[in-house]
Amino acid sequence: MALVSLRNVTKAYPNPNGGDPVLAINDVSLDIEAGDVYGIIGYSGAGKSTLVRLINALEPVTDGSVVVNGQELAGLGEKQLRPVRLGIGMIFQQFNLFNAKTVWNNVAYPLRVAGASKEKIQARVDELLEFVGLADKAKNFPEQLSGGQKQRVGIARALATAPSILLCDEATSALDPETTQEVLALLKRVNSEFGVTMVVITHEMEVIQSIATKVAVMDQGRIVESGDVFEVFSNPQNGSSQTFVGTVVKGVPSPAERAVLRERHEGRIVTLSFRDGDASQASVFLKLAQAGVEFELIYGGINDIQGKAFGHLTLALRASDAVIDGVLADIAQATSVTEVA
Ligand SMILES: Nc1ncnc2c1ncn2[C@@H]1O[C@H](COP(=O)(O)OP(=O)(O)OP(=O)(O)O)[C@@H](O)[C@H]1O
Repeated sequence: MALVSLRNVTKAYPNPNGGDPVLAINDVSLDIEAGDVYGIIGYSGAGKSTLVRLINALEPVTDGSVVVNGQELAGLGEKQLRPVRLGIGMIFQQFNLFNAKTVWNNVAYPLRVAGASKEKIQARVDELLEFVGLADKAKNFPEQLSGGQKQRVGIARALATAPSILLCDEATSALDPETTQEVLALLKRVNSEFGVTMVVITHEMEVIQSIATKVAVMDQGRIVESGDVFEVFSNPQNGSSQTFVGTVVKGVPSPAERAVLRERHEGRIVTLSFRDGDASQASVFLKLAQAGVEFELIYGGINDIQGKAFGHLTLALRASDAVIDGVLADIAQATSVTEVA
């Protein structure tokens, strides 16, 4: 059974301008399995943060069902929700640390609230600060830390009560690219070493590319596409997904780029799309060479997602039309071929 399961969930807010309610979440169904790193991507206003607030029971659904750790959240009172929330950690874009508390006391805070013993708190906080690499900063205050260090404290604090789920809401959006990679590497370890299931809300496709195993693309309160990250990245079906994927994958040249390529290169211009398991690049290049086609790679690249390769390579081909037609027909048996200019 899924660790988090949403069925036909709707969340409506009163419209501040009057009129119809705002449907922040519109008929969303989603299953997050134990061990997943589930990315939720979408533009500002798509409903990502609202989805998180429904999963950690900060707000009730308007309609539908949210089941977390086998428990239906709809209809639970504050007292019954408390243990559910203890099983869910959360980290935020702005870290949300207590500035008047030391790093050590920030991490200890949830354990104190949960009524843990002094010994248990001591052992757990020390262990977590070691895990996030900040044992030497235990007595510092948040303002004495860099953004990346603050987020590592946030991660240690979120893990204090040993939650089975960690919700990450734009957790790296305030960090520079290098620090982002460090924090993402730490989150990967949280998943692999502690077995924590993660829900990663972001508008940055790079984050999904680095750590997610599955992804859902949200647009106007709906999930418009979801699945295995490799599948969605290598063959996005929805327009919104295609735009997101296009920010990290140099794929098929746009009409404007094609015009530039046309001007710069002689011959017929084709885009070959490769996905793990399709024909290898080597076999395609060999076929072109054996047919006597002169070819030049002029656009594109190969990407690696979860150890699987895919990409789009645009080539300029020079030979007689009959020769090119023959070899393209052969190549098209095993991989997708599009003549673009
Ligand atoms: N409390 C509220 N009252 C009214 N409308 C709300 C409320 N919270 C969110 N909304 C609306 O719901 C929609 C989804 O908002 P949400 O914050 O979930 O989007 P998001 O994808 O997280 O955006 P961002 O990336 O900017 O945080 C927006 O149209 C927003 O204006």
